[in-house]
Amino acid sequence: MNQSKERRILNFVLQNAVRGDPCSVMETIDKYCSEKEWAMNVGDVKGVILDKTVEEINPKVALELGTYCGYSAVRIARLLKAGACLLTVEFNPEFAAIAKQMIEFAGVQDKVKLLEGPSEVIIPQLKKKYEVDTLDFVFVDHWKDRYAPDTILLQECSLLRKGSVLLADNIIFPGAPEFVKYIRNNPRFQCSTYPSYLEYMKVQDAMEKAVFLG
Ligand SMILES: Nc1ncnc2c1ncn2CCCCCNC(=O)c1cc(-c2ccc(F)cc2)cc(O)c1O
Ligand SMILES: [Mg+2]
Repeated sequence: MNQSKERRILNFVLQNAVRGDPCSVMETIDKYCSEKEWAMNVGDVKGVILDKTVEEINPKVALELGTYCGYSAVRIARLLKAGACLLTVEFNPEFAAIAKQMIEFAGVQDKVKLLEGPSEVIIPQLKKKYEVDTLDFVFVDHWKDRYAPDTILLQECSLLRKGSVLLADNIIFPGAPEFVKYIRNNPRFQCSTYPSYLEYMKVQDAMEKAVFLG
């Protein structure tokens, strides 16, 4: 049975990146995905917007929806201070297995908790099962039609507090129109848009930052 693209990406990292060096892992994934096979990592261009947002917030507890190969988990975790953690949710077991190895190779496993399952199941478990009080930062990068319902679910589960920041990927391409409509018309969120480009492509994309006002 031939290898998956995600397995090829992981193998390229294992053979070419420096173990324990998150930047080396990110650069190696970006090199493979821009030169050999496109993949849906947030990438090096939108990745800078993600970096700046994480550095501005300096979250103690961060959540990521949509782990994929672990690129953005490594990207976020490398910026987390001692004692801070990232919970990342992946629905696809094959992707989760790849991401686990990617996160460990990068050496950020002590800051990352990979949760396997659909976001709609995991989110309601965060308080009791995963001992989360509230979330300081949420990177939204999973199925685009789940962005809005999961933002509502986060509120229903009292996981957001005044100042919690959501950053959503792909609001132009593939697009998340229901989310954009929901969040920009919601007085409980202060929104700003960051125009950028789809990972590894000369295609317009953007990220939406939404601060929960409580
Ligand atoms: N309910 C749940 N809970 C957790 N994970 C869950 C889930 N439900 C699903 N998943 C697992 C996530 C599925 C992948 C989500 N990301 C994407 O779909 C995505 C696609 C593109 C893309 C761009 C141009 C193209 F031509 C084609 C694709 C780019 C991106 O940056 C992307 O993030
Ligand atoms: Mg994305």
